[in-house]
Amino acid sequence: MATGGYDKELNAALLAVQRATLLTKSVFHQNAKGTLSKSDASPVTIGDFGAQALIISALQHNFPSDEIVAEEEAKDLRENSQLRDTVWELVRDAKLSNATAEQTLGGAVGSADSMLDIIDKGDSKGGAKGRIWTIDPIDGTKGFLRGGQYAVCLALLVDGEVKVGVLGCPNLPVSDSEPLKEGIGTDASDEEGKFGVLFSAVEGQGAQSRPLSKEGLSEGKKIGMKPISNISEATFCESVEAGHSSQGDAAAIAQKLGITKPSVRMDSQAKYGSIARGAGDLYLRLPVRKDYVEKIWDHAAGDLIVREAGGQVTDVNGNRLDFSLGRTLKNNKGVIAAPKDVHGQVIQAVKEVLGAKQ
Ligand SMILES: Nc1ncnc2c1ncn2[C@@H]1O[C@H](COP(=O)(O)OS(=O)(=O)O)[C@@H](OP(=O)(O)O)[C@H]1O
Ligand SMILES: [Mg+2]
Ligand SMILES: [Mg+2]
Ligand SMILES: [Mg+2]
Repeated sequence: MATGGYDKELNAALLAVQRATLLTKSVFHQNAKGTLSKSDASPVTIGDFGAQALIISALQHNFPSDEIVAEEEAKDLRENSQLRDTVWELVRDAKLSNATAEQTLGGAVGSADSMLDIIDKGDSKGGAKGRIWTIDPIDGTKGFLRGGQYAVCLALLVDGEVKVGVLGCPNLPVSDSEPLKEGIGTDASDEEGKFGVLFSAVEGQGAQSRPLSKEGLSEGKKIGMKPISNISEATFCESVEAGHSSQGDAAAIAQKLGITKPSVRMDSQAKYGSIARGAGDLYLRLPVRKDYVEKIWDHAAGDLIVREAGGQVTDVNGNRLDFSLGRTLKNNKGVIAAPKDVHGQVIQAVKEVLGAKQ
């Protein structure tokens, strides 16, 4: 691993995401996933709560004075003791089999009540100053429920800039060279060595992938975006949910760029990981609802991983994502991620298509 800054942060973040990702996989194989509907009608499961508890516990052990912005809160568990106990059983039993790795994470969470307090430690307002971790315990909860792609996401912001990013993608292929295709990994197969990958990046140190493991950390390999000589040959990915990204606009942009291959639709930040490893080329997330504000935990890790793999990530106006404004990306609309040398060309097409609609 390259020396420089953030070695301890990267190691703890990789192990924490690995342990949490394995917890979510065990929930997937249970019939009862404790699915609740949140106030915005989006789902949350015992897997989301459990993964958030495990990651925050590891962060508090290693970096007790850092702040945390996480997606979930413990309110629903405080109001439903049966649900709380189900999450607690999962969290209590989640362990990596490598003792040194478990020690790095500070071992097990102490009790059901301390677990609730730990989950609620993710309530920082975020901002432009200091060290702030951001967590999406399951990104793409709908994908998780249907056995498709999802990601366990963790990033460290220092003074509003992403310094470390980790994504756990249990249903993506281990191999970086497997081309992106519709339905990849959707059988949620447990076949040893075939599926399950951790992506990571540290600012200035490049991006890596490594197989997800039940032990300590597997060895990482450098990843990079695929060079594209002709943009018309690009493969692009976008959200599964039509309400999250305008697929009509994406099709019009693709047509402008001469792209004929159909898009690959997948849930979660697995899209960022997939293009960073060269399995696909572009990620287009085009705003559908004018009032929707993106959340920092949905993009921080993926933004750094793609940029460290040789890509550029901006909003639809070509502005870098601004993580310094609190829990949301209130100054940005949509996301366009592409290899650096074609990003300008993609933005040009985006502006022409979206501009024509105003
Ligand atoms: N209206 C709207 N527009 C844009 N984004 C929204 C919207 N509503 C929700 N969300 C967030 O989308 C997160 C999942 O993004 P995906 O790209 O994976 O979408 S999809 O799952 O493919 O549909 C999802 O993250 P999770 O809640 O972690 O699953 C949401 O935070
Ligand atoms: Mg959610
Ligand atoms: Mg999310
Ligand atoms: Mg989530």
